[in-house]
Amino acid sequence: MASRAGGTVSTGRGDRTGSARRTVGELLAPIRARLIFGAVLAFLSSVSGLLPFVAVVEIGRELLAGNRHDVVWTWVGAGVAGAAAKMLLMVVANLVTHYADADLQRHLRARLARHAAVLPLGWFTGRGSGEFKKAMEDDIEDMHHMVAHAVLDLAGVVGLPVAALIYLVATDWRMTLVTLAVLPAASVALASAHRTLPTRMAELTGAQLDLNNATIEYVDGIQVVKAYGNEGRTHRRLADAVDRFCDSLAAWTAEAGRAMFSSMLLLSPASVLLIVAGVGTGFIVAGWLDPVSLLPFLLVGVGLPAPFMTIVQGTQQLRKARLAAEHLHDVLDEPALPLPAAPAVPTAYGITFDRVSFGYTPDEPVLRDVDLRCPQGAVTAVVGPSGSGKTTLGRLIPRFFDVDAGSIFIGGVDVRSIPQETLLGSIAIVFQDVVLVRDTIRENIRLGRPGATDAEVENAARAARIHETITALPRGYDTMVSGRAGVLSGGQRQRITIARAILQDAPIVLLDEATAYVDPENERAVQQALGQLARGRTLVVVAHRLYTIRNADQIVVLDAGRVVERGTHDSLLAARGRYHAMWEAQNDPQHAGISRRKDEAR
Ligand SMILES: Nc1ncnc2c1ncn2[C@@H]1O[C@H](COP(=O)(O)OP(=O)(O)OP(=O)(O)O)[C@@H](O)[C@H]1O
Repeated sequence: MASRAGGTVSTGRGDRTGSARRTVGELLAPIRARLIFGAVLAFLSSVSGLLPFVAVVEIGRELLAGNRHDVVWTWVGAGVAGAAAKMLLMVVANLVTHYADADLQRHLRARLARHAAVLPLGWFTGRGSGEFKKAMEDDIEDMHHMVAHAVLDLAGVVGLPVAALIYLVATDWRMTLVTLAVLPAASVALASAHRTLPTRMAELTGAQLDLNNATIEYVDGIQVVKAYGNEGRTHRRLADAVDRFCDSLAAWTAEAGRAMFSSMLLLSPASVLLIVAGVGTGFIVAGWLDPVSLLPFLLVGVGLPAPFMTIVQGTQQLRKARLAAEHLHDVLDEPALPLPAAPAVPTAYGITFDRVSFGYTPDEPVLRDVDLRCPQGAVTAVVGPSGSGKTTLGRLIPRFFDVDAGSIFIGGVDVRSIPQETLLGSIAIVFQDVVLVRDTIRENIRLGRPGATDAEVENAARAARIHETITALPRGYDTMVSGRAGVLSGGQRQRITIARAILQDAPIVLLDEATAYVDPENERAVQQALGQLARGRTLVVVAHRLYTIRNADQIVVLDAGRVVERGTHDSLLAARGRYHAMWEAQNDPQHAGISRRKDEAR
């Protein structure tokens, strides 16, 4: 099922059964010609590799027959030329496929990156990050193994046996059959594995995807996970994903190993030598074969069945590449955010929700029939119990996801009609979850407005109450920061993102209020910084602590995805409804230890 525009985070596995597009071939299209050229070179290299063996046999034949020495030297020359051609052709084949592979990787990564740029941002908030990491790294790695190695291996092992077979049949067809006698037995061993290995491989791929997602989730929540040790849910999920991956890997390895061991034993030159030497001696004693004619079977024949294993291993690589290609197609087929048919740019910045309904999955609505007006320049706070849909409501304004029903307007223009760059440029988003990019503090702030001068960056930092903290660092604004960890505290990091938003100077600010930074000093600084940011802008705050939004122009109470109350702090308290109950709950004696102390600190 390919997900509807931005609404779900599906893996798209439902429609895997394969339109022609979803093949390895489609992905390989840009390098197909070079791949075929490389395979032909590998084939020729492998055929050339037979020449030295044939030369040894023929030299032996000539010498035993006491023929002219110049014929012997011709065979010596042919043998040396064959060995040199084998090496040269294989080197060129490797160069061709490795250059093609580098181009393919660049092409696929660029294609994925281009696609990521048009995907709904919300896709990355679910399984998307793990899916994307698997496509960008693991799948491309699997394609690399196929393009750079498996294709050459396969073309190589096909070339030598075919040429050797022709040579051996021409020498003695009965001994050729004897030489190949191990193949049916090895095929039986491999066929049984062939039936179960694809299932094991699919299990392994699924387990790897789960592990990717769990690892990203774990790294994202490392601070919480560390605080709660093994009790953390994220840690358990990672541990379960690791266990499942190890179990799948062990099952796959055991199954593949059993089949490989028995067939490799049967196909090994030692087993074939035993059979060829034994039966061949019998043939000579019976007078069916002259002794010199046994030489090709001892020299060339014993190595003939072994490449069969390379073919099996190569086809496994191809199977892996096919699964990787399917997954790459899943990601590339994720629907892009629809572009506006008739783009329009708003000139005013009030926000209106008109009968908006939305669910991450079709059968579980998260927001139902939401009507809401956030007047321009005013502060609208959205409150409600956990899971009531507050964050989701905020995400719909910058089109992390598109609504299922109804519309959202900015200045009277449907957000779906506003070009994505204009829309995102009009909204400064300050998330609870502060992620800084790996760069200096200065560049992290400058992201708000590329091209801003250093003075403008510092003014924004002053307004966000973080300038003094930055200048107190040994490297000041040039301090490197990254991800979610580093020299800055959570509240300080959030003030960096507020400085970024101030610099962006967007008319709308979307704020998912932080709950994590509870030390009074940081909290007061964050609130002051937010006060600066809100000035003169349309502010939508997703709030968890009611005392922070008492002065909002409008408070909207959500419950189970519906707006159940709206008004000012005083009018909602007077109404003695849901907001009143929440306020009382947050200010009851058990809560007072935290809330009142904060109010006093203010
Ligand atoms: N990316 C997602 N994919 C699927 N379901 C999601 C996603 N994000 C949130 N949900 C679900 O949507 C519902 C509303 O979540 P949302 O985060 O909007 O609530 P909230 O009121 O902000 O909660 P909280 O106060 O706990 O942050 C929840 O049931 C949540 O599990």
